[in-house]
Amino acid sequence: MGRQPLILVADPELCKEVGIKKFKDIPNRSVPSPISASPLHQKGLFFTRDSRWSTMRNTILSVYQPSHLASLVPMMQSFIESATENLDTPNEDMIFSDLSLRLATDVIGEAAFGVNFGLSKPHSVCESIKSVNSVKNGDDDDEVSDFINQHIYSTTQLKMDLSGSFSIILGLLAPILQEPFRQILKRIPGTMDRKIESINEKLSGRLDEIVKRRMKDKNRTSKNFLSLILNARESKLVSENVFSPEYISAVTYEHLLAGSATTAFTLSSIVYLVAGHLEVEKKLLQEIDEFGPSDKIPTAQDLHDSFPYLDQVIKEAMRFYTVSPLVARETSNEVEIGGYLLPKGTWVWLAIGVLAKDPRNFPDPEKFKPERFDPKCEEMKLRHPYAFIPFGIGPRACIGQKFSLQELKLTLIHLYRKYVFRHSLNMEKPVEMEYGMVLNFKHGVKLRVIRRTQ
Ligand code: HEM
Repeated sequence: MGRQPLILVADPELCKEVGIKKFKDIPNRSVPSPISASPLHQKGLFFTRDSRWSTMRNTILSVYQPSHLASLVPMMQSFIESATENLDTPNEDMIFSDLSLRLATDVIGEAAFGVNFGLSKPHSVCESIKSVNSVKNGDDDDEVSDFINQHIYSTTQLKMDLSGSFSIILGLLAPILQEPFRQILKRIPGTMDRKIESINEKLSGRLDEIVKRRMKDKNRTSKNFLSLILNARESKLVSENVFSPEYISAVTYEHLLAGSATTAFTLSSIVYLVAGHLEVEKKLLQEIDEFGPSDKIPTAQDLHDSFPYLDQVIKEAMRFYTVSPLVARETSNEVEIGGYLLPKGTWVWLAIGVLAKDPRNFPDPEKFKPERFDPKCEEMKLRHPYAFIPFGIGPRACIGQKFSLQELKLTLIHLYRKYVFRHSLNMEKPVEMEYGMVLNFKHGVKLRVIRRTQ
């Protein structure tokens, strides 16, 4: 990659070696050029390195106890209910991917900051769509949607291809020149570097304000991630240097970033795939209906135990469209992997999207078949245990896995109790994807919604 040595790993046994067995020699992520230009993104858990990372991760893990997750069910459910009221407008398409992004942003906004962004309110649907879309037009709405717009803009600019800023491209070719050039370019009006700098400055300013206000708030509860971290810091469970205000802003913002686009894409892809596979839909509806009357809200335990087919559907959709197809790591020492000696500083990327389509572990990989994840089936028994790792692997795997699965299951159960979905004739076939930092539907997911008769 430019002058940077890069190894791609697409074998489950070697992924295990990189992610688990040799973790002490490969504990950090490679930092792509777009990120090295953004301190806000660098100070989150994702890109923090070595001992600072392990201290931060341990503190964050302590606030991710199952009891805390279970206590988030009512909050998640209430956003889901308001986002999915009256979806069935006759003869009209709905852009399901917009609904998913609004919902996932609201849920993570409340869980991370304790702030209700108000995107899922049924009566403000039009405004919300406007705010989600207006990033492209640069519209200025009220304070909240302005914040969301900047967040989405900042995220979409972090592209890994060559359509980003000049300094990002330069970073790939001549890393040493990137920072001096960025310093110059960010002062020149009209450059992408200037735009990114100004958005990131505004976002950091906003976040710092929220954190400062919350630090002063003596009556803060422990219901959201930001308050939990501040409480841990004050009770001296964690050193104040590790969680200085700017690191707290970065970690909280990172939750919004990591938790919105990934969960939203996964939700859209599940509903899209089920709409195209009526035999899967039939089995899924049966399992959901058998759980009980539609006002019986599943507990975290129910979600874990009572929906085995839903589990299989979610896994198969995540295999079919792997939202985060590359996991980026970097060697800290010289290390041997699969018989090759990799020098210190080599980038090692786990191609988990390639693993997920390997016919040796997933026969007929282009077929959407949730039953291949039935624990009793032969295919599952023969499969390598690390062939399916959509949330990554080892000590650095995704910290939000249980959170997003809880949200996905609650949403799908609620949706399928009320509606079924069909592809709109306006949806392109085959579907087109684009890849920025994560996978996305290029033209959105357009569906027709049909209310179920009870
Ligand atoms: C369907 C949803 C999601 C998917 C598929 C996903 C996927 C991933 C993957 C592949 C990684 C890299 C893991 C590795 O290096 O082995 C990761 C890391 C991470 N994810 Fe997620 N993620 C999802 C949702 C979330 C949510 C909801 C949050 C926050 C609440 C979150 C927070 C993070 C963080 C903080 C890291 C960095 C962990 C570290 O470096 O220690 N993710 N995620």
